[in-house]
Amino acid sequence: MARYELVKRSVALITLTNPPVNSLSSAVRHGIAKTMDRALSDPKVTAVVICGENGRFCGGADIREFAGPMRGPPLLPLLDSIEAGEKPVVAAIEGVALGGGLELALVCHYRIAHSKARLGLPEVTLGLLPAAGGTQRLPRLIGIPAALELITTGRHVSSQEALKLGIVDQVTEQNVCEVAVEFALRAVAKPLSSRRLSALTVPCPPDLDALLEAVTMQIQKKARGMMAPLACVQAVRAAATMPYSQGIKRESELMATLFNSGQARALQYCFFAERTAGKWTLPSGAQWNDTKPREIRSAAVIGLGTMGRGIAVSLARVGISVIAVESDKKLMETGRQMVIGMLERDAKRRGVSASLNLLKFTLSLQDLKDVDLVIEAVFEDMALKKRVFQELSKLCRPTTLLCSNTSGLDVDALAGVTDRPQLVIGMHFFSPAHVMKLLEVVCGPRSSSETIATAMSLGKRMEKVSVAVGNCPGFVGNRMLKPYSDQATFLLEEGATPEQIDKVLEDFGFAMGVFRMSDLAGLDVGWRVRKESGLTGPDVDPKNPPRRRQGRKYCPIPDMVCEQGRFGQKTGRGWYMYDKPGGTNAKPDPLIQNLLETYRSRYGIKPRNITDQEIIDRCLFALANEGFRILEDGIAARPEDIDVIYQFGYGFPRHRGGPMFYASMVGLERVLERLEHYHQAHPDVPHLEPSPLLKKLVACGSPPIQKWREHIKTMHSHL
Ligand SMILES: CCCCCCCCCCCCC/C=C/C(=O)SCCNC(=O)CCNC(=O)[C@H](O)C(C)(C)COP(=O)(O)OP(=O)(O)OC[C@H]1O[C@@H](n2cnc3c(N)ncnc32)[C@H](O)[C@@H]1OP(=O)(O)O
Repeated sequence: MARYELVKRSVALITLTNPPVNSLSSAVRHGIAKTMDRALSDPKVTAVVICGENGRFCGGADIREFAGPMRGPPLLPLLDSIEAGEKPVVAAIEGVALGGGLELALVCHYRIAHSKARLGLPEVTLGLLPAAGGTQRLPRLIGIPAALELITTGRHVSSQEALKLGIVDQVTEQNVCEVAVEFALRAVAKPLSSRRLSALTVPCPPDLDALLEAVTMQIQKKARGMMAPLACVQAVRAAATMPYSQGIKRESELMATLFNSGQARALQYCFFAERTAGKWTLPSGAQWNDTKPREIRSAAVIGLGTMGRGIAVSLARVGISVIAVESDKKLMETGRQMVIGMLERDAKRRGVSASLNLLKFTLSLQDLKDVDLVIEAVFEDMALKKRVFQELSKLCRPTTLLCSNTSGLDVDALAGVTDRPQLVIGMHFFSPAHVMKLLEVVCGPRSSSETIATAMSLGKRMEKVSVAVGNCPGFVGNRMLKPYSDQATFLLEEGATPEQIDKVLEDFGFAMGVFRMSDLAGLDVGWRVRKESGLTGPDVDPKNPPRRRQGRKYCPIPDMVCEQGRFGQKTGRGWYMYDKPGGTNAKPDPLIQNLLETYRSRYGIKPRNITDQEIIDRCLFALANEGFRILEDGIAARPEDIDVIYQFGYGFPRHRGGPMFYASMVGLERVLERLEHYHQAHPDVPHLEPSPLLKKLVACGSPPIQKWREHIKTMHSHL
């Protein structure tokens, strides 16, 4: 796992060979130990160069090994011994030097990076800290403020920035190994003591306490509830205030606390879940790695509302030419200005030029006849969407892919009105579409594998995390949202307030509680859907009991809020009040309090004290319960896909893994027991009835989440 060669007769070239990222697995650590011994003991060798195979220096520790007992030579003493050696060691950094990979480079006496390399200590994103000396060596090399920023955020830096910061000694555009070998030969006679970072004193800023305090406060605000960034601050404090040997001890102690924490397990699960999510498989056997996507050079977006604008920006900024269509001149002009403004701001932020020449705006669908792909983003109305798809089917060339940005309507019904159902697919973006990372690729029963591959690959090109899901009302994300938000409104009836529920969910780690999120999204959207599905509005039989619909419990409070014209942030009033329409500063509104009190007294509901735990259990277990049903129904292929959707689309805290991982961490028995308890108390709420899959998993001894699939595989898949 580490190759040894003698080059230029006196330089030992050690190449890490563990594709794809040369992670520091036990075998690689073993290989490094063996080859370093050989280099240091061979009198012919005067210097050593360490590099990585296939253009990648090293992606860090092997994250998969963290799940089991640690075997092989421990990293920390291995790295210390490289630094202590009497022959100069040069790191030749190509591709990436991340985590343990950068820590390996930091114990080398010199570092040469290729101009395209990226360096960083991303352990914090895995719930850990750089515990192979990184928290102690980096501050000694680049100072406390810069090291603190890199270690607490996990940000990757370019080799140019690394050179400016002093992390690397030289950046080259040439073959980095050859440059490093020449460099090593020149370093042979030079003293090494000043190159051993552990022996340096830390350049300590005079206002250390104030700096650490400010960073801590920033973390508490941005990374609410996360342990690892705070532990990183403590480790860097140790570097500033203790000798190296004690600092290292502190680093190890902090790592030990993090290493076995639920947060680290959740974040490492997320790392792999995100990568697994792109790997779709159909019951036919077609899958991600054997289906070639079509190349998309041109696309059209129909509708320049909030979603359409974001989609147009997402396409144009990755070099796809876009024709944007509106039905009315005024709307088209507004859309044009917004899209151009968004693209310009985005380009400025990225330091590139805005690709405005790729945009064309039109009022005529006729202009779309030659595009490779169309994304429809008109109003969420099935009849309207069907008309658009019928028209597209007539106008576009027969090979054009037709995609809908519907957030929950039947993609197969849209396919059915076209002449090419195999080329129809859902591409469900999240608002704002140029910012949000999630894309649900909704596969209809007739979508071809090439169509799926193309939509997934287009998502990747637009830098989205794309997840293939099956076709059912609401797909995965919005289908699960219903039981979650229903529980929240039932809790309002029983005595809770919107601000109490939101606070509990935000303390849990959600970016926004359910009511603040609804205010942001617009309450009228759900109201219209409820009216269309006969749950509220003039069509409901007046003899219908007010708190029951379609044979189950129904809470009319959200309708009552909408009837008052309170549609959320955009109207300045919703579950909260805002300074003005479009305002974002949510304040509790006494009118909502009144509405709740009047409602409860009208229906004789005696408000009770509701604990934080009940709020968490009812909202989150109802959410996960629907997730189990989605798995049973074959709408999502695996629990990881659901968790990725919830993290990237709904602000589920990453350090909790996602609703399905959270359920597995709480314990499936407990989830089942609580759902049974709440379902008994509310038998008219079917979402609280434990799903058969949950019961089956508990009956099988609650296997780990990675094994759930084995218990679902016989069921029918919609993918
Ligand atoms: C009482 C208890 C005491 C406990 C004490 C414990 C002591 C332990 C001490 C150990 C100290 C170690 C300190 C060091 C820690 C670390 O180094 S943690 C790892 C830090 N590194 C990272 O976070 C980098 C992660 N990887 C990436 O960001 C990207 O993969 C990449 C390198 C930038 C490449 O990106 P890309 O080209 O897009 O490819 P991907 O699809 O992401 O990855 C390709 C496949 O490689 C797998 N992979 C990537 N990195 C790793 C890794 N570090 N370990 C294992 N596997 C990795 C990835 O999953 C992909 O796999 P497949 O999907 O199967 O193809």
